[in-house]
Amino acid sequence: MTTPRRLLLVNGPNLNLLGTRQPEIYGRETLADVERITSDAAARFGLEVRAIQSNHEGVLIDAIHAARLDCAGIVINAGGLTHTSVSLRDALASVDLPVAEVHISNIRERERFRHFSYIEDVAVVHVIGEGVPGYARAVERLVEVISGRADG
Ligand SMILES: O=C(O)[C@@H]1C=C(O)[C@@H](O)[C@H](O)C1
Repeated sequence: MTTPRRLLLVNGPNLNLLGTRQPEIYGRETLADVERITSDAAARFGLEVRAIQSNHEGVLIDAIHAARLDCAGIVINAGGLTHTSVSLRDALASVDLPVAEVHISNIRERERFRHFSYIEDVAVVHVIGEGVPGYARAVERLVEVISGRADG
């Protein structure tokens, strides 16, 4: 079976406000910039990106479930759900896909409640605190993982 030539990009709650939301923390790039940067990085490896952003946990979970049918991996910034959602973590663990966890800010240097990630142990790539360019870094590292799996 050939590996699908597609990644799922998931952005969680409040990331639709990128560009105006606390620019001192998240920068001035918009969600559209994030999706373009991610798509451009994936295209360098012949991959397309299906991008979803939602403020609703169940919508994100449904997209993750669907990705098991036609995606090779998942790049996710779960926003605040990173720190709260067992259900989102379980969805990622339920699909046999490599996951790259992205956070624009350095969550480990922010409020204590942001230091814990429910996603950390189900992701194989972690890009934290590298700003919006971190999404491209996550694609590059996830492709290495996907290639390794494909090579067996
Ligand atoms: O840095 C980020 O991209 C993450 C984005 C959010 O929306 C926060 O809730 C997280 O705590 C951090």
